[in-house]
Amino acid sequence: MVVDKINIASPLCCVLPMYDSKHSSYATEEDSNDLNHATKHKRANAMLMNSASAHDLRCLQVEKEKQDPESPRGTIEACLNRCSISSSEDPPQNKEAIENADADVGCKNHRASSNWGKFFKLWKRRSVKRLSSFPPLSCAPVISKRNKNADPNVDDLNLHDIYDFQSSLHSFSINDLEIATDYFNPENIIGRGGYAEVYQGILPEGKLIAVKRLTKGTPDEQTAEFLSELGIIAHVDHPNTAKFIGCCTESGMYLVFRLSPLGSLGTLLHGPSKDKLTWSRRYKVALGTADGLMYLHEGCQRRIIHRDIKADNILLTEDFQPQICDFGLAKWLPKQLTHHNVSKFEGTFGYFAPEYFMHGIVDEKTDVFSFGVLLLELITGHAALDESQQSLVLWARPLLEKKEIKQLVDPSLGGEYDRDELNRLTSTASLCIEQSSLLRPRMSQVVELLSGQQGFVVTPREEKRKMMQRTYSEELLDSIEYNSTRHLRDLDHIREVALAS
Ligand SMILES: Nc1ncnc2c1ncn2[C@@H]1O[C@H](COP(=O)(O)OP(=O)(O)OP(=O)(O)O)[C@@H](O)[C@H]1O
Repeated sequence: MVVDKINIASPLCCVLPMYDSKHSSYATEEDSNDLNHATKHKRANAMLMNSASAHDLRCLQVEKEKQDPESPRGTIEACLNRCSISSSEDPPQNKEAIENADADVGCKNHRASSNWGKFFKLWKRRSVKRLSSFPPLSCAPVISKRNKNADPNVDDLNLHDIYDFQSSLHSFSINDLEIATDYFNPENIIGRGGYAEVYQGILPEGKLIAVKRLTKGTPDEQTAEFLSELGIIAHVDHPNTAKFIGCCTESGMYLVFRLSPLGSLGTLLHGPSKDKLTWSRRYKVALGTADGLMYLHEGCQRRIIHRDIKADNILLTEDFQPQICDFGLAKWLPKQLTHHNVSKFEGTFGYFAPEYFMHGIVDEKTDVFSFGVLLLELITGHAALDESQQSLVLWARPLLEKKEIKQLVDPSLGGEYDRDELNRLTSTASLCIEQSSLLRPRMSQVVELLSGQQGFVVTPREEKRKMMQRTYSEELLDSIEYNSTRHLRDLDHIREVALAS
């Protein structure tokens, strides 16, 4: 479909220099690998001043990414190429070209690759399926009487693709989504973020969905945000990541996910249904989230840094299986890059690692810090920042150091917890929130620590240091040992920025 292609292709080339689009920071992103560490931050600032050269660099980077079939941009480009080839009349001599374009997608994640292919094909032949009926599910969203007139006999080929979420992505029409959500009835809103409203809905065959409708910003910004998240989630496939079903670009930008019936961990932990979060469920959430994050960091084709790990971005299935969602800020780091630099702070206060705030450094260890804050939330039941903007990390750290664990535990648990599991969670949390990223474990080590397989918690600091592989942020911070005064000053600074923004 020509309109779709224009919508997608143009921001790819002009509006969105990188798939990391929630940020306007791309013009200052520091991707050069051979730069001296000490000059990197200065260089980023200099690039800010010189937008022309930054733009040139980004253009070069964009071109490079387009050639790289494993990058989100490369994948989209390949699919778009394939679409333009196949949208012509597909004469026999073009068949080979189509096959080559298929191969060019080159994503080693087979499912993702075929999903993209299917997605773009479906996008071109938009489904106009109307819903036929709504099963009387107790948890079903509000459905308008307008749906009564839906024709049960109307069908088209594309409907079959909806039936199997596991193996296909679907291009929804706006009509599909309107009917599923009762015309975006406000009663069906189940979540609001900084960028989107999320509606619950139901598909004709009874599948419950969550429709993320991008609401913030200009159409170009929404397209950029949409492509950013799409470029990552379409490649992600793990039991502990949100299940992406498809999307819609008609009358706005929409991402469609399988509904997580319990909503987010944040809503549960800091809402009236907190009692549902028994200790064993909290422990399960900690383990599952660690697994999901390990997969993003170490199990994907490239390292994915989520950049916004927090309780509100952990969805829960009916059996309390956690699923990491909201990949709008996520960064897909090429292998050769030790880290990524940003100059605009995005994410959530209370979860920022010090090196991110101080130097704009993004790598796996910044996610590990946020995960440590999440563990503290699970243990204590406190929010990362309370109403008076007090930091959970600052409150909990002295108690962790003095091993006053009982004082940390959420009183609403009524003393019902497993001592060993609690010890594992607290000792892992204190490692994850180390000021120096060097002392934080990698997610694979976190998984071992949480499940009681690794014993390095008890080894001396120097030993731990040797056991962990260094990243750029580790090297930098190794030379800047934060003391508590410095840390407090940082936090004051963070607060100032937060209040000013
Ligand atoms: N699949 C889902 N099932 C159930 N609830 C969901 C689902 N996806 C999102 N939500 C709810 O909607 C909220 C907002 O979603 P999301 O974090 O994706 O939006 P956002 O605008 O990108 O948020 P942020 O401001 O954190 O960037 C979540 O915290 C959650 O409560």
